[in-house]
Amino acid sequence: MSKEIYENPDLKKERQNCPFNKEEITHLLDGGKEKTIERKQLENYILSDEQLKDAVPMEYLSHADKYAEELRKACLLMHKLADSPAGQVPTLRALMGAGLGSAVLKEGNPLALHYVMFIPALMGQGTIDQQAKWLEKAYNLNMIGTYAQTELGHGTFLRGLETRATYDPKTQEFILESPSLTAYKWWPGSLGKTANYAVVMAQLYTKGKCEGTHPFMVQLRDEETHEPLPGIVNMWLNPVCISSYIHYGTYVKPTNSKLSYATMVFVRVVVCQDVTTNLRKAVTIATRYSCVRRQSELKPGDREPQVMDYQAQQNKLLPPLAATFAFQLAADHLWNLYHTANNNIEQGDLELLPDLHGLSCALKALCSSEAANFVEVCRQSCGGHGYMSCSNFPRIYGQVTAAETYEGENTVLWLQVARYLVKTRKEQSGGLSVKYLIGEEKGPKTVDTTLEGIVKLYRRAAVGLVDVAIAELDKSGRKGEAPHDAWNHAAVYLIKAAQAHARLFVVESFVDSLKEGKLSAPVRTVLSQLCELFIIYWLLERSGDFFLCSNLTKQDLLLLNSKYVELLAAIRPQAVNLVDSFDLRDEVLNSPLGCWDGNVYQRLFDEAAKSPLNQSNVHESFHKYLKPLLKSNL
Ligand SMILES: CCCCCCCC/C=C\CCCCCCCCC/C=C/C(=O)SCCNC(=O)CCNC(=O)[C@H](O)C(C)(C)COP(=O)(O)OP(=O)(O)OC[C@H]1O[C@@H](n2cnc3c(N)ncnc32)[C@H](O)[C@@H]1OP(=O)(O)O
Ligand SMILES: Cc1cc2nc3c(=O)[nH]c(=O)nc-3n(C[C@H](O)[C@H](O)[C@H](O)COP(=O)(O)OP(=O)(O)OC[C@H]3O[C@@H](n4cnc5c(N)ncnc54)[C@H](O)[C@@H]3O)c2cc1C
Repeated sequence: MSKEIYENPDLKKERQNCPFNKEEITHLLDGGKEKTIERKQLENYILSDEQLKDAVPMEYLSHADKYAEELRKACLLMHKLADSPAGQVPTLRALMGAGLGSAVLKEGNPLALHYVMFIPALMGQGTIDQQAKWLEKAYNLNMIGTYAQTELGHGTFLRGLETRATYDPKTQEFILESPSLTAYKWWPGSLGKTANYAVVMAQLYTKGKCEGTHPFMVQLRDEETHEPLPGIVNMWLNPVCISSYIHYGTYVKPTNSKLSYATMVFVRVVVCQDVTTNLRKAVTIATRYSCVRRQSELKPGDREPQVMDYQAQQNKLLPPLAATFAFQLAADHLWNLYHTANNNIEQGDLELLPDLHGLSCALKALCSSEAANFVEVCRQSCGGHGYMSCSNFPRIYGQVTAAETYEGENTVLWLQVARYLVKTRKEQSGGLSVKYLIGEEKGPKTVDTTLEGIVKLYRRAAVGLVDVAIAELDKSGRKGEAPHDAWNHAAVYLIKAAQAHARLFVVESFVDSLKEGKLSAPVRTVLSQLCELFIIYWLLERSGDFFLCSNLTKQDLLLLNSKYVELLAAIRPQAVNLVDSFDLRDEVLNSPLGCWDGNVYQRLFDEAAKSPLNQSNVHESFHKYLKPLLKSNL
């Protein structure tokens, strides 16, 4: 007789009479039905492999054992990729997109940098000959690379990097050196124990002149023994300059000095997708748990309610639920822009590079910071059980907060966006993602609280805040301040303007996608509710920006607040159906709180039982330390 599959009765009830086709949303998020089929095949292919499962929870292993265990699985994963019926690269791309990597490699992926930065650096900056020499070797894993840019003393200010690459015309070689302690490469993933090659960013010196930072291919370790090559600690010999700026000893300037920063742009684009995948996991865990958890008393004398029935809980979880759709659609738009810009750059057309840089900085900073805040709210919404390591919130939070710093610390990226916006506004030049700065809303500044009316408010805020920042810069200039001082003293306004620009892009992506998308009526209804909820939520959170730049009144805000709480109530019944549409398997969620069947308490109990401390009633330390203390009559 088939074993009855347990399903928590509350979750079961949540899933009854779903008014929309969940698979339609799954296909939308995957990029089509075929992509969903591909993803599910990949998940089965990988998650069914017993050797990729952890014998014991990773949190109970030593640092060295964690590294060894993750490396074992990563290497096994590579064999599976190589043997994958879909082919290595498509499978790898699918793996990166589905958040599967962290489902298997929970403590970090020793080979991630090889794929996410080392290979993209070769592809984006290597010459044809260099790609012919190294790309196949890299894809075949006959070499493991990393991307070594950040130093102990510098991570943000690339022009301040100290590692030097001096070209010797006699030997036609580059001598790489770390001239000081602060020049030591620090932070690069895999550099410590895994990689045997690195793309190293160094200041290129030739004929006594510094030509700025350039990428160099450096072998770090012997390919057989894995021993560091002689002098590798602070003097690196025989690197090869990636890209082709030295012709017969003469430096040839690249068409754009920032092309060497292209790898960072690529990763910023990837990070937007990655933090969105992590946010989807957190929202799924918190939503399902909030429908299983019953606590306190809503109506005196009634049964304890599902905590999701508290408006306060809906206010915590439904905006991040809406954000997962908003960020996914924006990340898709950015990915398309990246491909267009990259194809043009390969043809020598750099026109879209500033737009791509501006937008990738804006979305990486916005999606990572918002996702980090939302993941923390999801954790808090699960009370004490959300604090447990096995909830998976600590790991998810660690992954999204890292993204606020790596690949460009967010504040620094916001200022990059502001630099681009001020320049564009002043030049009134066309610019892909600042189209609205040119086509700003004319006509009366009256507010209408329809969806279109709210988008117009976002547009006014984005344009208005750039103008406020420019007015601050001009005011400082009139006081005789030097441009760099004026810029520094306007930083608060500049960052607000950059953030308003990023929010407008996300809002317009969401609204436009619903207009263009071929959606069934029920799916369009629920996604439109999420869209309206999200853009009102952000407006209410940042109402100061809108007051500054439009005729928004207190009455308008009260009306928007009422609309917001109405939308919370309207979406509440579909919360579980919406997270079910993400189609995240339990192994990917990796959390007893978020499991599909809602059997939370038994799974929490089973997880606790795995602790080494729970393998005996009295731990040996009692006899060593506690018992003597108890006897000591202090
Ligand atoms: C088992 C195996 C399975 C494998 C599967 C893989 C598993 C992985 C799964 C999923 C994917 C995981 C998700 C992603 C993980 C990523 C891990 C990443 C790890 C982290 C790596 C790093 O952190 S690398 C180091 C990053 N460092 C930075 O970003 C440094 C930030 N600083 C800067 O960028 C610059 O210093 C800064 C731009 C801030 C200032 O530079 P500066 O030279 O001073 O420029 P400035 O004077 O301000 O402007 C001059 C001019 O240049 C333009 N510009 C600047 N930067 C760029 C650029 N990047 N592109 C284009 N243009 C640029 C700027 O706009 C100015 O233009 P003008 O205004 O003068 O016209
Ligand atoms: C998990 C993780 C993985 C990483 N992996 C890699 C890797 O694989 N390869 C690699 O090369 N690097 C890597 N890094 C390093 C990362 O790229 C840097 O930490 C990042 O670029 C920030 O630089 P920083 O550490 O120098 O911070 P700093 O820039 O020193 O930041 C300190 C403070 O100074 C502020 N600040 C700095 N400049 C300005 C400015 N111009 N205006 C206003 N405020 C400013 C910042 O906003 C911040 O508040 C990784 C980092 C992390 C956390």
